[in-house]
Amino acid sequence: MSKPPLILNNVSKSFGGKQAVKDVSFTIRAGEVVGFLGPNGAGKTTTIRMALGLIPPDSGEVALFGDAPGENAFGRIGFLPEERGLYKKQTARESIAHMARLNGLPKGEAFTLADSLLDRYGLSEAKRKKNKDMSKGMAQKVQLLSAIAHNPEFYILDEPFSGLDPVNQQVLEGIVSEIASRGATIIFSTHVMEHAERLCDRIILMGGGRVVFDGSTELALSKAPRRLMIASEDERLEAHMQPFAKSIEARKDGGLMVTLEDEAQPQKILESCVAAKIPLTRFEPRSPTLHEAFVALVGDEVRADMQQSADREESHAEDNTMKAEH
Ligand SMILES: Nc1ncnc2c1ncn2[C@@H]1O[C@H](COP(=O)(O)OP(=O)(O)OP(=O)(O)O)[C@@H](O)[C@H]1O
Repeated sequence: MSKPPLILNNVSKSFGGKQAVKDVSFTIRAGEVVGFLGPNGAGKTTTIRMALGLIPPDSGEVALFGDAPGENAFGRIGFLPEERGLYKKQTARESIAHMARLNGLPKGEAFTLADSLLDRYGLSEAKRKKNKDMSKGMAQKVQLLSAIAHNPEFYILDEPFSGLDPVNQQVLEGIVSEIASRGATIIFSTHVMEHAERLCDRIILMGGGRVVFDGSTELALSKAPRRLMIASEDERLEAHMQPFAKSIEARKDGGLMVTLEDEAQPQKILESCVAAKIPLTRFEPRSPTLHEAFVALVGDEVRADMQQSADREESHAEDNTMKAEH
């Protein structure tokens, strides 16, 4: 059996005493489409750079197609870096052909390939346009096509959708899902949950340098708090909801947004309101979103980190007190 495209094993990295990536482990298997999510500064780009061997980890191991990252794997990988950059004076077709030639294609074939990719993705008019004269969206598409021109097996895309308007985001999503439908392996980082929801089999969520979730979208959704929007003119409603609620937020429109206790069932709440003769004007169980799931998961991680540093400071303070007493 062939080796998985990527294995990270307990990988960590610090910059000037600040730990950017803490003990990260995951395996990307062939054919998977993985969303690599997390807020700003969570450690996604640093992890991607270590995966590609662009920076070495302080500890832990990386295996790209079974080997330490190196030139052997490069023809098999299509990489879109977070920093965008095309040679300003090159045209779109020259940029794509240039990358295809670096990956071993003869000149004539590289230009034919560049033209066909630009035609296929609606960029025919950009063929002879210099990169410096292109819109941001157009340049980003050209850069993605440069990264994928050599038809690699494994795509590592760092924030492919960032900075694009919704129309161009959709075009780029189309390109990614087309690559996925060919059976390629893809990992892409993003802040935007909707892209991941539409494209991914699996989600890896980073928070504070650690993996805080790794699993299917459905599993992630099950981590989100369940909410119920409920309203009544009867003032007893809020007190009546207390036993079912983790928290209750009074809304400007007079309704209550109730975050439900884990075992609370909307059907039972409805029955209990009827039994208590509280007439309801609204009763809307809310489907959890990935965004809510991730706020909850990342929030837990941030809270755990804060607690750990508070504990460290406390034990430090205790040590100092003990030293002072002796
Ligand atoms: N070369 C570097 N020197 C110093 N600190 C760095 C360097 N690269 C990253 N960091 C720090 O490491 C942490 C993780 O950054 P990283 O770019 O990996 O996060 P990210 O999840 O990709 O964030 P974003 O979504 O904003 O790109 C941040 O605190 C960042 O400031």
